[in-house]
Amino acid sequence: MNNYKVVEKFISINGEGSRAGQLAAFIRFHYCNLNCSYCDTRYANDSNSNYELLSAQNILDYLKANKVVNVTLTGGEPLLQQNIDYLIDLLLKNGFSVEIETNGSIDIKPFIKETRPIFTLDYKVPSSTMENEMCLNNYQYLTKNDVVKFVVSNLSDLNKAKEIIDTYDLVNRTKVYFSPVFGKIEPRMIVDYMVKHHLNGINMQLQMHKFIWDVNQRGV
Ligand SMILES: C[S@@+](CC[C@H](N)C(=O)[O-])C[C@H]1O[C@@H](n2cnc3c(N)ncnc32)[C@H](O)[C@@H]1O
Ligand SMILES: Nc1nc2[nH]cc(C(=O)O)c2c(=O)[nH]1
Ligand code: SF4
Ligand SMILES: [Mg+2]
Repeated sequence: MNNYKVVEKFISINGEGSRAGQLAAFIRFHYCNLNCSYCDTRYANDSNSNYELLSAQNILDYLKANKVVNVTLTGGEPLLQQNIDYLIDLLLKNGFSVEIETNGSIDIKPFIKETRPIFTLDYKVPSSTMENEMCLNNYQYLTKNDVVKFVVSNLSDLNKAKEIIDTYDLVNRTKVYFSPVFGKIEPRMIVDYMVKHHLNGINMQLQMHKFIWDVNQRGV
């Protein structure tokens, strides 16, 4: 089995998604196929960025040594790692609660089995400049344990998010989150939008780790 390209691994509280506030281990993988205008982890994406090569067993040992239950696989784009399915299955088999942070451009069908991780799947709105890359087939596989997340910068992004939520009936299928691109939009503007459009069942979320630590701090 191959090694995985790991840019950083750390234990913290999850600052995002349905497990926000809970202790979790983060494994951040190298490389991404997208280049979002707002990406806060460019240091993981560049072809010349530093990473270590870890086997699935190395990662498992790290998680066991740290006595965590929640594991978030992120990046970069975690689903692009060769044989990521092997690692996911190994972690699930060992009792870990696995969350995948994925960018919405990768077909998740191969990962949908009886025992599977939860997905936090972005829909990249217009200001990301990556909207054309979205794999819209993915929504059929989501359940109420998964999340579709819209990271928004402005009113046009919010309008597009609403259109996608309505078209794919996302609130009834899965959890839906709005999150501001950090520093780019007043969070209250998102709340005002939710009030104005009666957006019941949607969660507004701020990236908690950026309030606890410096916004540019890595490994937290
Ligand atoms: C860094 S990405 C890594 C996983 C995957 N590539 C993706 O985009 O979902 C993790 C999450 O951080 C979000 N994110 C990245 N930069 C951000 C920023 N400046 N403000 C708010 N959220 C951001 C992404 O939209 C994504 O939901
Ligand atoms: N504390 C903390 N929570 C997170 N949730 C998702 C993260 C990510 O970068 O994918 C992240 C992160 O980088 N730090
Ligand atoms: S998909 Fe994720 S990691 Fe890739 S550029 Fe966008 S936010 Fe960054
Ligand atoms: Mg994501």
